[in-house]
Amino acid sequence: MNPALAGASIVTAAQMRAAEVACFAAGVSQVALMERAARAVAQQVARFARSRPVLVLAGPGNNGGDGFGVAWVLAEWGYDVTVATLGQDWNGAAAVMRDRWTGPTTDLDDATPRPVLVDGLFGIGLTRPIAAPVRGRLATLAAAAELVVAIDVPSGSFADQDASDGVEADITVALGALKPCHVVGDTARCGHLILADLAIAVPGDTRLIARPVLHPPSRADHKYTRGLVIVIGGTMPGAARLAAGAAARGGAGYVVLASDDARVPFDAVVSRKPDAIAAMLADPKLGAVLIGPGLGRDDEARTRSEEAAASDCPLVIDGDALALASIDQLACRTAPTILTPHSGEFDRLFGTGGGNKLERTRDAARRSGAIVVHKGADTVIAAPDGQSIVAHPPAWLSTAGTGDVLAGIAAARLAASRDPMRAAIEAVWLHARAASLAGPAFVADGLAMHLPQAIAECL
Ligand SMILES: NC(=O)C1=CN([C@@H]2O[C@H](COP(=O)(O)OP(=O)(O)OC[C@H]3O[C@@H](n4cnc5c(N)ncnc54)[C@H](O)[C@@H]3O)[C@@H](O)[C@H]2O)[C@@H](O)CC1
Ligand SMILES: Nc1ncnc2c1ncn2[C@@H]1O[C@H](COP(=O)(O)OP(=O)(O)O)[C@@H](O)[C@H]1O
Ligand SMILES: [K+]
Repeated sequence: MNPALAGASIVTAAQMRAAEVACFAAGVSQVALMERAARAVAQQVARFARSRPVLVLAGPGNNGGDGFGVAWVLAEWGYDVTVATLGQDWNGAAAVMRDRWTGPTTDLDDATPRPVLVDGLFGIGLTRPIAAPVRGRLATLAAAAELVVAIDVPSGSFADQDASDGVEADITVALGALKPCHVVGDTARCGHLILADLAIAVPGDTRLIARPVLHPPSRADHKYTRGLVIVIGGTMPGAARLAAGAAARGGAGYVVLASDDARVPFDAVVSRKPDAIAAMLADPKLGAVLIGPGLGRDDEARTRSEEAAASDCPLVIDGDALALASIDQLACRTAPTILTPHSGEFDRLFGTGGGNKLERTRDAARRSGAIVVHKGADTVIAAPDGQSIVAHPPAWLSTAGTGDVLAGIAAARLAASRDPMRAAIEAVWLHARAASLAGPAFVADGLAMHLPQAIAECL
């Protein structure tokens, strides 16, 4: 994802339309706004087109109006431009843009490929899948072009859904704000994503992740104020060890690994027998507990998991402990809770119900009362109050054990701040940054070594 988009707002089509209406009410005309959009897209096309001939596809709605506007601006700048349409009439601002365009115009069926294709067929107003013949023409023209620039969304993508369809663009210029289809699902079809700021005020409760701000320890700090983390292990001790090491390198003041296996990742992590978990959970100095990595699902695992869930300790629940948890039990907790499911664990706990990944994760957070980190290439972090954050970690993380590392970092950050949303965001950012710093083909064991550098970048 384009790093310039850090912190950018993500809105639904309805929210975008409401924001546009408010903008009109404040005195901006629809034509002025469309011209703003068209100029912003034309600028991006000009950046990459290098004077090559351009074919603009202009659909029946305002996305098509933007298309005519882009054609008009590019022609003014000396570009060789042709427009292809579906042959409709246009209304409102789109009709104004259509009338401004006096250059060559053809039917989509008759259009011949050109090196640069600007896709203004459909935007956030797509209501049904594009008919097969139009879709076929779009795909042919896109495949024959050297550069495909989509206006707002790649035509065929439904703005409010996980991206799964639509033309494959090299560049997508999102207008005013990002939409769900830019950030969740198969987002690669957007190509390089650019946000055109149209000076429209949009809601800010859903955003792309941005680098967090962390604070160095103060003179008054000691190991317990920095955060005591207990990692409860089980049948696969290596996973808990990975998590404990990550908690230590993720900034915890003190890490205890409660496992039958006495091996620790390094000497600073303290090993304890897990027979006294109840006493450990009652320790008032405790900052956060992590349960799940390598826990197993036997009776002993169930007992440990229930003890942790029943405690009033800040808790990170990962892996096997998610399989042993229930939504009702989670909803009863009053202490901060972070859940870190991958998509399989998520579906098992919360079901595969409808909506995009943002909506499903927000719904899960609401039902469980927990912060939910729904992992994957499009990681969504959601809070019960509806706030949500999207991150796109490096795909090199798709290797065993990296989830244990993330859970360990989350526990360390939770112990430090006791604020589970903040902790989850910090953990996801630090994890992704450590992966970038680790370079290609790392193994999970080496990932946490890069956390101090990632933390240094947040100070
Ligand atoms: N509202 C505004 O003033 C602004 C809107 N902007 C542009 O406007 C777009 C949204 O415009 P619209 O709401 O007009 O929607 P679109 O232009 O995305 O498309 C809606 C039109 O396509 C038709 N349609 C929907 N699905 C179809 C299908 N499968 N096959 C054939 N026809 C189909 C609809 O009946 C409607 O006529 C945004 O994506 C953006 O590009 C920008 O110009 C900024 C300003
Ligand atoms: N293709 C991918 N792109 C980016 N991140 C990924 C991808 N696949 C997995 N990840 C990340 O790697 C981690 C894997 O966690 P998980 O599936 O729990 O694995 P494990 O249990 O083996 O540690 C998660 O943080 C997830 O977001
Ligand atoms: K489009």
